[in-house]
Amino acid sequence: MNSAPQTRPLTLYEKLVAQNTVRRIDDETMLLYVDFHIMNEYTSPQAFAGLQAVGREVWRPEAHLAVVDHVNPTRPVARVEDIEDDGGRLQIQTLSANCERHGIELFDLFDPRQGIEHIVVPENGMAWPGMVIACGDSHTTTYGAFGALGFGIGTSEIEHVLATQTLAYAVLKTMRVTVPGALGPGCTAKDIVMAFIAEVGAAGASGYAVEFAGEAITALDMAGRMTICNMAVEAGARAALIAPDERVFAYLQGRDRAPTDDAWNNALGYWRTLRSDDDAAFAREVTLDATTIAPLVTWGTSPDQALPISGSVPTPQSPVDERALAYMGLNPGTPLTDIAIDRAFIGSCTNARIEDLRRAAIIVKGRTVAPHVTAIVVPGSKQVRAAAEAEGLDSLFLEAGFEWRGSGCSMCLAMNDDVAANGERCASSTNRNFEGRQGKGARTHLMSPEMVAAAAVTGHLTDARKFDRSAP
Ligand SMILES: CC(C)[C@H](C(=O)O)[C@@H](O)C(=O)O
Ligand code: SF4
Repeated sequence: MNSAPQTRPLTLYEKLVAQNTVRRIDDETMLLYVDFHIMNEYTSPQAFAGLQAVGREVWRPEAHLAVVDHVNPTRPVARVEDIEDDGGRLQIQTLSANCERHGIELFDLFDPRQGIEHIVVPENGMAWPGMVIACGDSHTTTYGAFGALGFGIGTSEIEHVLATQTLAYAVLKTMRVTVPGALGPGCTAKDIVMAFIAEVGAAGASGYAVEFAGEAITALDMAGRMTICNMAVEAGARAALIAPDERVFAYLQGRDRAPTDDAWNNALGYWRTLRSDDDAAFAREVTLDATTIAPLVTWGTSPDQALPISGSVPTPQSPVDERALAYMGLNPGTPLTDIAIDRAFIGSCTNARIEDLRRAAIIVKGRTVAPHVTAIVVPGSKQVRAAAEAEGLDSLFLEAGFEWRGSGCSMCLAMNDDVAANGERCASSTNRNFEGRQGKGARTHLMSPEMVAAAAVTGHLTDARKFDRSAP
């Protein structure tokens, strides 16, 4: 028997790439096998049209899932035909026709499993450690919370995956972000990832696969880990990973599409090997002390323009800052807690899981939304919505004056009719605060769901840590 070849210690990312490489194209590019591919109604139509044009079939229909999430209304409609927006209605109808033609599973608008793709896939046990998961959506990094290599792809790549189940993949450099210590009370996974983005900048992790490690990361539940891997893309990371541990396995066990019986036991054996070797070298190392992380809010139009809530609107350091402040209608020196809001939005694939709603509900309980604020909760999926209703969270939010909506991306990117008006200011549990993201001229402040809840009930940006969480 030959002895195993001597290999250098590998990072988790390097292992995942190596295990899924079909063929090496050149030093930097691999032909990568895609275990699972997710599609939405917004980025898939052209890819299907491309296939159609050359008469190609989908090679492995069972390795794809399609979900309606980006453009659907969050107010009830009886039939797709009743959706008023012509573009959105057509995209939803086109997705369902394409899925039917190619035998691809679809969670359509009326399916009880419908919701934002990155919420639906984990909750149905479809993301497993070690998988390569691609989707025409940048927040596919979410699956790193399971030790899966998830990344966003473009339209021509979607077509390539549909036809061949593979992709030409440019290998990334590796970065490790270690977060030692414990988060303070009222600080969350959202604050860790926002602190990371503020530290390295909105392009600071471009070209990197980022592995999050350390005490504060392993202490997080799966929802928190998903928040971190999801939003890491806002630092430019094209992949985010957390080594899978017992918490991941416990989350998966018994879920609809998770392996069972012998397959489960075999999978566990493999999954336990998925971690960076002790001496593995990362191209860049970053350390963030969890004990120093406070609740953050953004003041500008890029996710890295963020400060602890105790801070003030900064003095601009560049024309970019000046433009951001002008767009946001803010003056340097204003305490962040003096900034009044018009809207509050709890939703998105970053922060609309049941755990997020529970945390926001603790702040909202027994309080009322400030009279000048329009506040909505958009649960990440129909299953999240049902779970929240079973716990009575819907009545709690409704009694406080929030609207309780159906699931989808909604005001995260305002492609449906949930749009903030020109000049309106929104406290938002989402991930992008770009100009116009929540509506033309709308001003977005990113923060955790409990910080949004605190802003909704006080009417201005507020430190949620100041709330007595036991009784209002
Ligand atoms: C529409 C889609 C391409 C986009 C993405 O890739 O992330 C969207 O989900 C977003 O959050 O901006
Ligand atoms: S919720 Fe927002 S970030 Fe997530 S997929 Fe939808 S639009 Fe993109």
